[in-house]
Amino acid sequence: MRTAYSVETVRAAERDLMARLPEGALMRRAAAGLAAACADLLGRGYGRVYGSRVVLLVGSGDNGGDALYAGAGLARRGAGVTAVLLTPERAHAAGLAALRRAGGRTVEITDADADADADLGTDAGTAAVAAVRRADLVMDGIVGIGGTGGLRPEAVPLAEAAERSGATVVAVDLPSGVDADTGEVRGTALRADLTVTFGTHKPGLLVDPAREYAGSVRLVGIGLDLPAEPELEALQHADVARLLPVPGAESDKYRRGVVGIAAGSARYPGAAVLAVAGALRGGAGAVRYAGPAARDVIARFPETLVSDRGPKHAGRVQAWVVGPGIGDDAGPVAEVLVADVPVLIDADGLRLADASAVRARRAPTLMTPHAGEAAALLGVEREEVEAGRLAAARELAGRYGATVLLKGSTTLVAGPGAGDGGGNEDGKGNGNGNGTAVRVNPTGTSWLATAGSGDVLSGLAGSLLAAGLSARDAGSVAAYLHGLAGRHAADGAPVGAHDVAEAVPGAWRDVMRG
Ligand SMILES: NC(=O)C1=CN([C@@H]2O[C@H](COP(=O)(O)OP(=O)(O)OC[C@H]3O[C@@H](n4cnc5c(N)ncnc54)[C@H](O)[C@@H]3O)[C@@H](O)[C@H]2O)[C@@H](O)CC1
Ligand SMILES: Nc1ncnc2c1ncn2[C@@H]1O[C@H](COP(=O)(O)OP(=O)(O)O)[C@@H](O)[C@H]1O
Ligand SMILES: [K+]
Repeated sequence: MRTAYSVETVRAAERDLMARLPEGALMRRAAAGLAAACADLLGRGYGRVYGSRVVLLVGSGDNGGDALYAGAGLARRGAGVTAVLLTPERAHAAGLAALRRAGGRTVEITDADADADADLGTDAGTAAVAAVRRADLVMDGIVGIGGTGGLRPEAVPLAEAAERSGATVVAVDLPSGVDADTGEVRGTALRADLTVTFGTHKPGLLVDPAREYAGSVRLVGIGLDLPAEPELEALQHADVARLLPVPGAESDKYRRGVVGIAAGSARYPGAAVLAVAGALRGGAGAVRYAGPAARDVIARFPETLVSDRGPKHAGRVQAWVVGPGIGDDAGPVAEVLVADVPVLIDADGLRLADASAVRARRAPTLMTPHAGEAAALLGVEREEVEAGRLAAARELAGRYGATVLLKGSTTLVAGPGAGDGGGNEDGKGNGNGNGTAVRVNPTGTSWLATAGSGDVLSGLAGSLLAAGLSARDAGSVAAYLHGLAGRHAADGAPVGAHDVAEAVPGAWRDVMRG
């Protein structure tokens, strides 16, 4: 499991550790890891550290201190190091002294440079931008977990020059300008090829849009003692393998779970077929389809138990999926919401579900909106959900007392207690899941942005619910398999949703093999 902790938690853990260590030891530990990562990159890209050109962008806090110490380390190994001090009077004094002792140079950006014009077109500004353009490696120590808002205007031309130069850009702890706790990018932020982060991942490194700015992320341990419950967690193969339902000698189709699918309409029969396609690969022992597309479903999947009457006339199931392609018929949604089994609500079902009926449910509910559907439920613009995915998922989960899987470039799964900062996620004791951490899916690919792939996901997650997984586990395991299946199926070329469904067993095997 990969985990991320909030800034508040990181700060508390750092305070505890610093109290037990000599002055400055923690920063030197972080800087040593940072210098090693940079030396590694220079060795690979440029051939060696000796003679390479390194530029440090240095802000006013300890993030700049990390960069200065790491720069000193590289200078001692023969790199030509130039530190651009964005607030010279507040640059980390001991770090700066260490850099100067090691032979590093500085360029000082003064208020006059910053005020000169937007292009930093003064002597110092021009020298700084020119140094960045010539660099082999640029280290971003402008701001770390102490940052608020986007880059200040004087840092923007330097960040742009770094992005356009051939240099490898390494962010210290976080790319400057992104929000560490939320993954939001409200102004300009620096784009890194690599982020070297200290002690733990921060939520912003795992959630878009900030995640995009971080490039690949390397974690340097500094000995922090962190609490058991993180803010965010990302499943990995071994975690998923432990959660996948595997039949044993005692199993029969009913014990493995029956999943009911209430999806599709005369207008959208394909949604029913795709949801069933996902459900058949999700580990339930049988798939029951109830709705107007029964003939289409049976023609494609003869193993499905079909009925063209509503869900309430269908036989017993252990979980329902309702919504994909049902159009405007609220009947099936109301019927499944009163069932005392887990229910997954997707697509049209999200619009048609009565909020109070969802909140009144005692069995788990898993809602699976994309950003547009989430925005409609929250009464905000889609862009607002995309900019603040974590907040949107938590807000929806809280409002509906449900587990929410917010689809998109980083799919999130938030339980109903995910916003209350502690306690049991499953406030109603209804098996929505254990733990408050929001799950973030690491396997997605943008090739999944293809019509119908969400229907496959809802069938897959519903099947896992029927097999007995909690809403949080079913949602996050389904997103993981679906993302992996998307990657396998696409392999760098466009795919259709049915290809994704067909690739799920391969993804499952891949996970089981470790
Ligand atoms: N506290 C510790 O023990 C450790 C901290 N470490 C480093 O210290 C960092 C945190 O240091 P600080 O608390 O000094 O905070 P930062 O270095 O992140 O930022 C400090 C200052 O930057 C200014 N600032 C805020 N937003 C800005 C923006 N958008 N643009 C420009 N300036 C802005 C503010 O004046 C703020 O006080 C971590 O991210 C990490 O890199 C590491 O050395 C590991 C140990
Ligand atoms: N940019 C993206 N990167 C990764 N995954 C994406 C991206 N855009 C969409 N997806 C995934 O593709 C699927 C699309 O689902 P959805 O929006 O419901 O489409 P549909 O309604 O056509 O089935 C979801 O699993 C979603 O997470
Ligand atoms: K930084």
